[in-house]
Amino acid sequence: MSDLKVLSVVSEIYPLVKTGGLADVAGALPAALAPHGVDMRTVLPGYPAVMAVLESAEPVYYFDHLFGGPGRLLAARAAGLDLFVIDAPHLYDRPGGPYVAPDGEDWDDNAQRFAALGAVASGIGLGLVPAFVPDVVQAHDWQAGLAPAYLHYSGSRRPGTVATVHNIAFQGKFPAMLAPAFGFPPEAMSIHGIEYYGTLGYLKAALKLSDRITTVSPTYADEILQPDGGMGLEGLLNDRSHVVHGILNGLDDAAWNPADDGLIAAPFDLKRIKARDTNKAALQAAFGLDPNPDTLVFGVVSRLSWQKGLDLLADSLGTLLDLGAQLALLGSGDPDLALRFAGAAATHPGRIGVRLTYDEPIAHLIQAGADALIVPSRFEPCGLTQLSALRYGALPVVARVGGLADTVIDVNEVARTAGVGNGVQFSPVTAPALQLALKRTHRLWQDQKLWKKLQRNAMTTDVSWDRAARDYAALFRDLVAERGA
Ligand SMILES: Nc1ncnc2c1ncn2[C@@H]1O[C@H](COP(=O)(O)OP(=O)(O)O[C@H]2O[C@H](CO)[C@@H](O)[C@H](O)[C@H]2O)[C@@H](O)[C@H]1O
Repeated sequence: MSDLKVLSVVSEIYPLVKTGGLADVAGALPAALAPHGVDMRTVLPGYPAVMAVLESAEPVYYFDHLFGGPGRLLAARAAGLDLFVIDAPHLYDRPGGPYVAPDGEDWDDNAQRFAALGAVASGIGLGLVPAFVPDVVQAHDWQAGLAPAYLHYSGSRRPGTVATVHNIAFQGKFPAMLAPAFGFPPEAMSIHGIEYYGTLGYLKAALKLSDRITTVSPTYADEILQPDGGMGLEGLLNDRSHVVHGILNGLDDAAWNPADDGLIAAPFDLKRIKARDTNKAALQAAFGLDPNPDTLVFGVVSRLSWQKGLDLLADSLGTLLDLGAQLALLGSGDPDLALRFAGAAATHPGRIGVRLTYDEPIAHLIQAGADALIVPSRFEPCGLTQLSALRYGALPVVARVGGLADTVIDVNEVARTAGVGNGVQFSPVTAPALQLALKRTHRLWQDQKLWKKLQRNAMTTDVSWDRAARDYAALFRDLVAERGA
């Protein structure tokens, strides 16, 4: 089987630069796909954090004018990843995050910054780097959305294109008047092209003009076809539903392996499950919680945003406290929500502990030490924290949406009899339903024999990339065969 060359186009990649699950997936896919005969390389912007860690970098192309200044394309390696890095200081060399300035506001040239990503990716797709001419270009989320559009309008023989949706809430809408300067022909600015409700729509462009659309769980693939889930794109997606596929994310088992995790207090596996107690004690200490081993400790690792539903948890803290449970919450984002949790921690020291920041080691400690992980998302394309929770034996308590519905088996009566439950689901996504789920989790916890069985089920759930990698490889091959035919 000859190797298939796939160019992954993405705005963040673990472990170089990460704001969320997109980076985790982009970082894990190349290694997961290699055994399936897919040679995946990734093109991304040369932010300072990326430029600083390149282990080797060779210029392979020079741009005189790349959206406002000169730039270079580097073929580079870092952290075991094969990369094409866009070294364009006028676009990317600045402090702050990939999308926002240090003041938390979006960069005002994000249209140019990510049009450049799309344009360069399209260039590679058309043969800019003779040593790597991809058969398929995979564009992740809106930031990469113009790559398939540039390829579509290139008028040249082009590789197959796949748009992968990690979160349809972020659509990348910019002023329509930019399109001509960005090199799009007049006919592109229509409902059949990149125009989206009077704007230049990056995600819309990708969904309209790619050969295939994937999203990160089968249930989310269904949800985005519906008005609530599609967030304005459901009409387009329904027209193209024959090319929409849901492929469930896996977990990077090198980054998340409880038996070999240097970030937790005591590594463990099913045979050494007692060591979890050490992690629980370390977690309680780290969050200033009372050092009581017999208390049910709930954990949260999340961005604080409307999507993640943590306001519902803030509304349910009374229930959690009435149950005698504790909460260790790690989260960053929405300042109002952060304030609410900070207030609760101040009012209930020893019972509620919060870290309102982004902290990888603490995220690992929560997964290793909490008894249960709460994920009350209003929508969740896949969700990775419940996958780590399963692997680390923290029972996931999740809203029955998207990938949460696809990965957690609710411990209902039938699941219990069949011995297959690995967590708790609730629906609808409301505070009262979450409160019932917290109570149900507490009842399960009181039966420690049952709890141990559930923990075993969780830790033996297959959360690996194997299945997904096979599915992506098959999709890429199918697409190449179709285009070659
Ligand atoms: N404060 C904090 N400190 C440290 N680490 C933190 C943290 N907050 C979050 N994280 C980490 O960030 C990642 C979050 O990934 P998720 O997939 O759960 O959500 P996200 O919404 O970012 O991703 C989007 O893309 C992914 C990938 O497809 C989909 O799974 C998901 O549903 C979709 O919303 C996890 O690795 C988690 O451990």
